[in-house]
Amino acid sequence: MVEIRKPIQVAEAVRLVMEHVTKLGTEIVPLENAYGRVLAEPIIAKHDVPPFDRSPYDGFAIRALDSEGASGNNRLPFHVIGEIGAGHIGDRPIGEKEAYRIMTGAQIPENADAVVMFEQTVESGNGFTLRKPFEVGENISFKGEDCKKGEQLIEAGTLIHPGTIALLATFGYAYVEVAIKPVVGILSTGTELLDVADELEPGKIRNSNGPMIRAQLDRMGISYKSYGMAADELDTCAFVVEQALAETDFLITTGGVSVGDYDYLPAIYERLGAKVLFNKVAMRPGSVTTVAALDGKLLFGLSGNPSACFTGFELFTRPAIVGMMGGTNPYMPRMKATLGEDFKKPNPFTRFVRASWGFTEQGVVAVPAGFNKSSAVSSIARGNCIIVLPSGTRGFATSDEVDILLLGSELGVSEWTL
Ligand SMILES: Nc1nc2c(c(=O)[nH]1)N[C@H]1C(S)=C(S)[C@@H](COP(=O)(O)OP(=O)(O)OC[C@H]3O[C@@H](n4cnc5c(N)ncnc54)[C@H](O)[C@@H]3O)O[C@H]1N2
Ligand code: MOO
Ligand SMILES: [Mg+2]
Repeated sequence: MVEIRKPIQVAEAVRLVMEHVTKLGTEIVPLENAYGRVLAEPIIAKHDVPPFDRSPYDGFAIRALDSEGASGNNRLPFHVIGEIGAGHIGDRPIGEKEAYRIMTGAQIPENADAVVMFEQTVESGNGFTLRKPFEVGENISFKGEDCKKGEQLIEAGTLIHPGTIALLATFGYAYVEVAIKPVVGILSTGTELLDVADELEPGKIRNSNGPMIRAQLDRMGISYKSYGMAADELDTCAFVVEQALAETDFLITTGGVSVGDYDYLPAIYERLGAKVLFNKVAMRPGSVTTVAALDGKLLFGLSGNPSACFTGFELFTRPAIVGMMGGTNPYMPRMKATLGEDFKKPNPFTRFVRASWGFTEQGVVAVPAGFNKSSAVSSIARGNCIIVLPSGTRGFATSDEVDILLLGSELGVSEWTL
């Protein structure tokens, strides 16, 4: 008798997965290898930024008080005592009616408290004149105006992106403490599967899930070990799953998780003694998505159907991997959008529709990306987001407001809110 599975809600499935995530610890890496990693330490300002008062313009550093009373009819003269390029400092304090030529980024000389842009002066010989008064502090970038020494600027658990790299470099973090990245095992199961380079044969199809998941991991900067394809035979699959589990931190299989005669993943989990967290989620596609845990490792049994496999990865696998690294923003960012065309199918389960979003006169509009069955491969190639249609609804019409989840964003959000 076929097992009747009890579906759980998507939010509950996300919660269960995240509850079973095990962190792998931290390591120190050189800054040049830190892009895409998750910070394991907060970034603390080791000094003020800027570290000294500096000029934001190319011009002249003056004492504001010497410009008092300047006007078009009363141009005030200044004597230039030297030049300060960025990286240099003035030799002496400026005195009354004196000025330094100063370049953008150069330290403000002693006694100067304002900067005049070249364009605001008329130069002649060793000096220039001004036609307006300047205030104390005008055109000065103050020490510490960007970051104050000791301030915590970025929290541990944040993904390091190019801007984060700039901040780390600013404070001299030549080495950074980051989370250890998991090595993920990938196995595609299915007797029908051919390799990408193979010619089609009767009854067979090419393996698209394996390459797709490799690319989903590449997009996250995560390394993997590919175990290729295994035919739907219990012993063969069990052997590879066991080997992969021993060699990796996390296993993704595709196919073989439903109730078919040759769907062997449930039997393999049982044989291994893995705890099945769930084997049915109230969603389409991907209702058969199964996740099990064994000795602190997660086994993701993604559906064989390409759209279901893709969606299962984005909804559950990706957050789990980010969570293993202590990442605090593991979920896809969400937006409101207007539905760009009718979607008439009723939704007994929450439906995740691959779609493309864009900005139009109506604001953000999301249009389903075409053939949207669980078995579809064409729409996953076209979409840039997933429309979320709640369960219990009878289809949606053009102009309805919907939630969309953004694909491909390296920066996620901290909460699953659907
Ligand atoms: N009696 C029932 N049958 C099915 C149910 C059910 O609840 N009761 N669920 C259906 C749903 S929903 C889905 S989704 C599929 C899931 O099946 P599996 O995850 O067990 O996957 P397979 O049976 O191995 O394959 C399904 C489908 O996907 C193709 N496939 C598999 N691997 C790949 C790959 N690497 N690249 C491309 N395509 C692949 C495979 O050929 C099948 O067409 O079960 C339903 N059945
Ligand atoms: O598990 Mo399936 O809901 O059609 O993708
Ligand atoms: Mg099956």
